[in-house]
Amino acid sequence: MALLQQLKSQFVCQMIIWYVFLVSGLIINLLQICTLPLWLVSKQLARRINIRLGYCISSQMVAALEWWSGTECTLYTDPKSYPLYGNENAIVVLNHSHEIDFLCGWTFCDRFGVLGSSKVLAKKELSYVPVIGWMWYFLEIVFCKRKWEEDRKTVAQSLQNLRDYPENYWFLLFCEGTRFTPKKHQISMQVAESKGLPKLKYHLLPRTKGFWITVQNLRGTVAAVYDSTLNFRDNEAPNLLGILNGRKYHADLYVRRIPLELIPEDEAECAAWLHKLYQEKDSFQEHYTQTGRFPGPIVSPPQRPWALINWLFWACLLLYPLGLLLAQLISTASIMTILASVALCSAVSVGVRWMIGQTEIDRSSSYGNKEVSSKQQLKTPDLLRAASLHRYLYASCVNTHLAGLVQQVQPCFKAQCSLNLMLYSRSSR
Ligand SMILES: CC/C=C\C/C=C\C/C=C\C/C=C\C/C=C\C/C=C\CCC(=O)SCCNC(=O)CCNC(=O)[C@H](O)C(C)(C)COP(=O)(O)OP(=O)(O)OC[C@H]1O[C@@H](n2cnc3c(N)ncnc32)[C@H](O)[C@@H]1OP(=O)(O)O
Ligand SMILES: CCCCCCCC/C=C\CCCCCCCC(=O)OC[C@@H](O)COP(=O)(O)O
Repeated sequence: MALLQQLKSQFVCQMIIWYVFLVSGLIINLLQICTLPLWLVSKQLARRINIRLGYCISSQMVAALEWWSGTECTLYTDPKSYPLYGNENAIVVLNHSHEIDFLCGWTFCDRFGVLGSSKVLAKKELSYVPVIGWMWYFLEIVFCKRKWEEDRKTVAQSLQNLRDYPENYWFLLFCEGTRFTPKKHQISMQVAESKGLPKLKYHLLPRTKGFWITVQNLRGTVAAVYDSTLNFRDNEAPNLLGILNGRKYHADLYVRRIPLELIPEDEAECAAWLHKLYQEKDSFQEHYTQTGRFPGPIVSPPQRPWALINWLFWACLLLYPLGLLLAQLISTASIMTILASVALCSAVSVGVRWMIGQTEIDRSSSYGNKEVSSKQQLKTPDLLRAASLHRYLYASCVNTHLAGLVQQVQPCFKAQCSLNLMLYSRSSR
């Protein structure tokens, strides 16, 4: 066992995994380009082909997690909801604190048969990542710049395109918008305080616009929101390099199925609903910290062999030509070919390091890192600020179960907020 573990961390094993992933990925990206003319003839057929091509790439990472590192993924959920998973379209809301959270998400997608078709609201920067980012373009992944003024149109349009998607999919939303760091947490809690919202211990304050626009544009085609909370046992801090080194982690995922009809249509009410959801998620994390488990029964889906079979197929296909190439290089070794090979390998390893960097929290973006000064808050036009204040006062009321009452007095409450705020803004200029 220890020998096998040692073998997994050997450089040559890592090289083989990377070689298979990169070369097969680029071949699949090329095949995806070849499907472009088909989009004009039969869009649905092109989509179905791309789902399968996409599976060939993403399932390799699932294979690394499940079969190489042996990571255990446990699902806590209501057994009544379980049969619906994979058999309907859903919006998945997931916390964003771990470097491999997306990969655990992919594992569950694979187990429920929606890995090739799964979607995410992803930051635009990820579309430039070779293999994965390029694959996403063909899978109609929704990209955002995290600048609402630019995103509101493009994101809505991309979501509308998914309305006639031919296979079941899960649409993943990291509503926190960025990965958890202590600094981002501190700043987002300042924002929460300024908006009169309760503080969260384990989450950043969720950004509500992406959730609202997703629910609004997918209503009628998506059946439910899967509120998902992920954690790792024994304070493990898993990362991609650990997985590639064959290190085993223990992921626990708690999923609640919430029918889409229960989510308010109005933007302010929807935002308040999401804030309340994150307060509940925070309490589940607290429960996990105290007891080492999530509430409810464990109903884990079985592991499937397809990810491993796919990897073995590509390995067989690509390792033989690599062997031939190496043999030829050694037998006809000239100084030029050796130098060229070393230069190529160095360039590839820099690229690989950059790709791994995309998953590392230490290299996380500065989004959510900047203090929001009170001056900046006052720059917002009066009416916008008034609407925003109203929204969050409303959110607090929903959280204290006063929603019904507020709804009745809403018009008068809104006007009062606007007036108060205008007076406040003018007096502070
Ligand atoms: C059964 C099993 C179930 C489940 C299995 C689990 C999962 C599997 C499912 C699917 C898998 C599929 C794919 C996964 C594969 C890979 C995924 C990998 C990665 C991609 C992830 C990302 O890229 S995350 C980053 C991009 N995504 C998002 O940002 C989404 C959330 N963001 C939003 O919704 C934003 O609103 C926005 C992006 C739409 C717009 O952002 P913008 O910043 O422009 O506007 P905001 O309105 O958000 O911000 C302004 C308001 O925010 C206030 N503010 C200011 N500072 C802060 C702060 N620090 N924190 C919080 N709020 C802040 C500010 O005051 C403004 O307030 P207003 O009152 O004006 O609203
Ligand atoms: C056989 C397996 C081979 C394994 C090789 C795998 C190589 C994969 C390399 C790169 C994968 C790129 C996919 C990256 C997905 C990263 C998800 C992520 O977490 O994005 C962060 C984003 O939410 C928020 O960003 P910030 O926190 O604001 O910054």
